[in-house]
Amino acid sequence: MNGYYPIVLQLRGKKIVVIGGGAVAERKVNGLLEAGADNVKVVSPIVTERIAALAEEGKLRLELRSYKESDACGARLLFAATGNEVVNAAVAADGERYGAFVNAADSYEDGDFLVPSVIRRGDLLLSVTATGASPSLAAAIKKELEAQYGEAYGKAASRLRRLRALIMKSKLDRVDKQAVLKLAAEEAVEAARTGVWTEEGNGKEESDEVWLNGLLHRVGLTGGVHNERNS
Ligand SMILES: C[C@@]1(CC(=O)O)c2cc3[nH]c(cc4nc(cc5[nH]c(cc(n2)[C@H]1CCC(=O)O)[C@@](C)(CC(=O)O)[C@@H]5CCC(=O)O)C(CC(=O)O)=C4CCC(=O)O)c(CCC(=O)O)c3CC(=O)O
Ligand SMILES: NC(=O)C1=CN([C@@H]2O[C@H](COP(=O)(O)OP(=O)(O)OC[C@H]3O[C@@H](n4cnc5c(N)ncnc54)[C@H](O)[C@@H]3O)[C@@H](O)[C@H]2O)C=CC1
Repeated sequence: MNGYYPIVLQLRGKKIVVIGGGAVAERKVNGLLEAGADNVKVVSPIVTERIAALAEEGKLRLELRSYKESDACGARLLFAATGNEVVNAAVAADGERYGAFVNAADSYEDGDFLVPSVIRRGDLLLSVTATGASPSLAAAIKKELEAQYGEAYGKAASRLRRLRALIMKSKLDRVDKQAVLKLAAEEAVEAARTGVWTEEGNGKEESDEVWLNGLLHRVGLTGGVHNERNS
């Protein structure tokens, strides 16, 4: 066991500080903003054009100067991504003292967390990591997954979210809800895999209510969800 444990963090409202402004810091910043992080600060005397542009657009706060200890204070996530290993080690040590989770971009051993390769398909989030053994392996596997899991899977996730809300507020008992939800997910995966929910595969897509009624029949619950509720 190497100690790594995957979790999915909610970043909205959380203070995130990135130290360094080069290509690596930029990749971390892009990933943070894609996730919806809304309290990101970058500290670095020199930054890439993209980081400068994001600051202009108000997507992050930028301080064009060298790191100082107080930057670590209050950060929930702290990224040590400078090109200077002494500075990165100081950032990591300060972060630990202030209770931040630290990402050490120049070491697969020093930090509290590492950043995986990520694919987003709507609400579906796939991530791959080789836990520091090989970032390039993570990126290569991500490419395979990108080809396998296209946009239709994002559609599957959003349809399932709506359907699940309908099922959750129905009067079905827990066991029946689970049976319907499980079948719905299987059908959604099949639809995404065969492409019937893409633009080209049009026509097969019923309303959520019609899909739900079909599912109830297919799991052997006839009468539909409204009858259940009224019974
Ligand atoms: C431990 C970790 C810490 C962290 O940064 O979180 C870390 C550490 C280091 N990376 C290094 C090198 C490279 N990293 C990349 C790319 C990525 N690196 C990412 C994550 C991680 N990198 C974490 C482990 C994740 C895992 O293993 O699964 C990705 C997945 C996510 C992201 O950064 O957003 C992103 C791909 C995103 C994508 O394409 O999807 C490339 C390729 C490229 O740049 O194209 C290279 C060059 C080729 C190579 O080395 O393989 C070096 C040596 C630096 C030096 O030479 O000095 C270190 C330091 C060390 O290993 O000690
Ligand atoms: N984790 C990863 O995915 C990868 C990590 N690396 C590591 O990340 C480091 C950074 O790589 P790049 O972004 O390509 O380097 P870079 O040289 O393009 O950028 C370094 C940045 O650090 C900033 N900086 C330097 N001293 C600073 C200080 N005292 N305070 C704040 N900012 C400071 C500079 O202004 C610059 O913006 C490399 O040294 C390498 O070890 C490299 C490749 C991939």
